[in-house]
Amino acid sequence: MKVAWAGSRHAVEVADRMACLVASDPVFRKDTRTMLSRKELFKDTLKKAAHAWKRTVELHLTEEEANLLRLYIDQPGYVDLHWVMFVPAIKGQGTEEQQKKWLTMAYKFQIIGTYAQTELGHGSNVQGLETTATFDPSTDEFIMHSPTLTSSKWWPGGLGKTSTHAVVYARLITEGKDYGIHGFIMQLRSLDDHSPLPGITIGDIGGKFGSGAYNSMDNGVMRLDHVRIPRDQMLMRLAQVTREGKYVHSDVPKQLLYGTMVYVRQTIVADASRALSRAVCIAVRYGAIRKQFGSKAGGPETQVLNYKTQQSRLFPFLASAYAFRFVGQWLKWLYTDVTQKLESKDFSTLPEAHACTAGLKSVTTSATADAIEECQKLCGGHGYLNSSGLPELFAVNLPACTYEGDNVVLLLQVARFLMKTVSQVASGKQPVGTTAYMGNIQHLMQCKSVVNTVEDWLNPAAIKEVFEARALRMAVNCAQNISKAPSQEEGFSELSPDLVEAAVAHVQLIIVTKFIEKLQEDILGHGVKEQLQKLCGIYALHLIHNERLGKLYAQVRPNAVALVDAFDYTDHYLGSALGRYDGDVYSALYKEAWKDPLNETVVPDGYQEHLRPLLKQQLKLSRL
Ligand SMILES: CC/C=C\C/C=C\C/C=C\CCCC(=O)SCCNC(=O)CCNC(=O)[C@H](O)C(C)(C)COP(=O)(O)OP(=O)(O)OC[C@H]1O[C@@H](n2cnc3c(N)ncnc32)[C@H](O)[C@@H]1OP(=O)(O)O
Ligand SMILES: Cc1cc2nc3c(=O)[nH]c(=O)nc-3n(C[C@H](O)[C@H](O)[C@H](O)COP(=O)(O)OP(=O)(O)OC[C@H]3O[C@@H](n4cnc5c(N)ncnc54)[C@H](O)[C@@H]3O)c2cc1C
Repeated sequence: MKVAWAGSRHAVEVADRMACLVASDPVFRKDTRTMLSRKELFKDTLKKAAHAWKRTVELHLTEEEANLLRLYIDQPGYVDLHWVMFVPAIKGQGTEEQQKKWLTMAYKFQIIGTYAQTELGHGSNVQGLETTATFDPSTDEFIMHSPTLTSSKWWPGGLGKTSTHAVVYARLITEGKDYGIHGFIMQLRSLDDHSPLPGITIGDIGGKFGSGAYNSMDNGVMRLDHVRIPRDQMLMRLAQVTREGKYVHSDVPKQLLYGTMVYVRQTIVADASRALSRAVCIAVRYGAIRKQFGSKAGGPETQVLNYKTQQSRLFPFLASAYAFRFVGQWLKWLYTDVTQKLESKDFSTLPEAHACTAGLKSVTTSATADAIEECQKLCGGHGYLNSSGLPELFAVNLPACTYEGDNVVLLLQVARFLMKTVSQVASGKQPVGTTAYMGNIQHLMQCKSVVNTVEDWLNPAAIKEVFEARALRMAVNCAQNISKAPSQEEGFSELSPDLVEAAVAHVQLIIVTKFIEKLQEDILGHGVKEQLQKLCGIYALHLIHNERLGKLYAQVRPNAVALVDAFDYTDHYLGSALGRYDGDVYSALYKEAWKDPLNETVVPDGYQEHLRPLLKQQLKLSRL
C-alpha cells in the first residue's frame, strides 16, 4: 500500500530517506514551535532554511530530494515562494535570455524571490490591480509606482522581511496607453545590507491565525514610490515593449500570464491530500488507542474507532485522502502534458488545464480544511491540544482555501468552462478530456441508476454513470436557466450558487473517475487492490448517499491502522502525541505538557502583582 500511495518503490525510498534525514537532525526540531514568540519563530525558520540549503549542497541532493527535504521540514517560509512561485514565474513568463540571467542566480540562492501580485484592495480580481509600470523612453526604464493605499502589495510570502527580489504584477503603461497586467522583476533589498532600495517601503503584515502555523512566513506589504527599473526587467515572453516604447504582443495566449497560478494550484492538490492524510493518520491511530466505556458485564473498554459513529465520520476522510492523492498524481501528469504542448505552441488543452487545476484545488482544499477540523473533534479533548498536531495542521492548511485563488471564485471559473462546453455540445461539437462524458448527453439525461446495494458501489461502470449523470444534469439545468435570463451575465450572476454546485459535481466526477482508473492499473501486494476498491466505494457513496455505508466501513475497519501506516510518516513529520506510531499516547501527552513555558516555574509570573494581593484581600474580607 505504501507503493500505491507514493506512486513507485523509488518514491517510497527517496521519501523515507529524506524524512529520516530531517527527523534525525536537531536543527529541524519542531516540538516546541507553537510556544515560540513570532520573532523567535521567524528566526527559527531562517535557521532551518539556511541549514536545509547547507545540507542540500553538502549532500549534492537532487531536485526531487531537495523538494522532499523542504516538505518534511514542515515549516512554511520564504523558500516556498522562491521555489514554488518566483522561479516558475520566470520560467513561464521570461524570455530565454531573462531565464538565463535570473534563474542562474535564483538556483544558487544568490537572490531570494517572491511573487507579488495581490494588493490591499484586490486579490481575486487580478485585472483590478492598481500598481503601475510606466515606460519612460528617455531613460529606457519602467517607473514602478503604487498610486493609492489600496495598490500596496499585500500578502506575498517572504516579502515582509526576507526577499531580495520579486516578480511584481503591475499595469503596463506605454505611449499613454494602459495595456493591463504584466510581470516585472524588481530588486527590493540591497544585496549588501538587506535594506530596502530607495523608494520602497516594505514590512510584514502581522500575525496570522493559530500559534506557530503560518506565522513562520513573513507575508509582506510594499509601497513603491516611482522606483525605476531597466526595461529588460519586464518579463517579455508574452509581450514586449521596444526601445521606442511600442507594445508588441507575442503569438501566445494572454492567459499564460496566469500560468504560475495554474502550476501552483496543481501542487496545492498534492499538499491537500498530504494534509488530509496526516489528520486522518492521527485520528485513526488515536482512535485505536483511545478507549471509552465497556460492556455492561465489566468487560474491556471499547476502542473509540469501533464506534459506528466514529467510523462514519472518519472513514470517508480516509477514503478522500487516497482519492485526492491519486487525482493529484493524475493532475501532475496533466500539467506536464499541457506544458509540453505549450512548448510546441499547441494551446488547445489550456482551458481544460485551468478548469481542472482550479476545480481540484478548490474541492480538495475545502474538503481538507473541514476534515482536519472534524478530526480534531474525533480526537475529543486531546485533539484540541497543540501537542495533538491538529490545531497547527488546520491553521496552516485553512488558507489554502483562499490563497492561489479563493475557492468559490475558482469554482465559478470551472462553471464558466462547463457552460461553454454545454453550449458547444448543443451545437454539435464533441467534447474531449474530462468533459468527454457530456457527449453522451442523450443517455445521461434519461438513464436510471442501477445502483441498489453496497456491492453495486464496487461496480466502476455503475459509479461512473451516476456521477456523470449528476454532473451533466446539474450543468444542463444551469445552462437552461441562464438562457432564460435577460442576459448571459445576469443569468450567470443569479445562478452562481447553482453553478458552484454544478462545478463541484463535475470535479467530484473527475476524482471518482481517476480513482477508478487507478484501480485498473497493475497494483501489487496481497489485498491492496481490494482495500482500495472499498475506499473508492466509500469515497463515491459518501458524496451521494449516506446510507448503506456501514457494511463497507466494517470491511475497512480491520485494516484502518494499516491504511494510515501506508502514508509512511515519521513521528517527526506527523508532529502529534496522539498519532505516534508506537501508540504510547498518554506518556507523550504527559511529557509534552511539561514543555510549556507556563510550567517553567511552579508559581507563575504575575503571582506577586496580581494573584497574591487578590487572594490576601479576599481572605481579609472573609475574616471581617
Ligand atoms: C503549507 C504551504 C506550503 C507550501 C506551499 C508553498 C507555496 C504556496 C503558498 C502560498 C502561495 C500563495 C500565492 C498566491 O496566492 S499568489 C496570488 C494568487 N491569486 C489568484 O489566484 C487570483 C485569482 N484570480 C484569478 O486567477 C483571475 O483573476 C480570474 C478569477 C481567473 C479572473 O481573471 P480575468 O482575467 O478577469 O478573467 P476572466 O474574464 O474570468 O477569464 C478570461 C479567460 O481567461 C481564462 N483563464 C482565467 N484564468 C486562467 C488560467 N489560469 N489559465 C488559463 N486560462 C485562464 C478564463 O477561463 C477565460 O477564458 P474564456 O475562454 O472563457 O474567455
Ligand atoms: C496565507 C496567504 C498567503 C498568500 N500568499 C500570497 C503571495 O505569496 N502572493 C500573492 O500575490 N498573494 C498571496 N496571497 C493572497 C491571495 O492570493 C488572495 O488573498 C486570494 O487570491 C483571495 O483574494 P482576496 O483576498 O482578494 O479575496 P476576495 O476576493 O476579497 O474574497 C472575499 C470574498 O468575496 C468572494 N468573492 C470575490 N469575488 C467573487 C465573485 N466574483 N463572485 C462571488 N464571490 C466572490 C470570495 O468568495 C470571498 O468569500 C496570500 C493569501 C493568504 C491568505
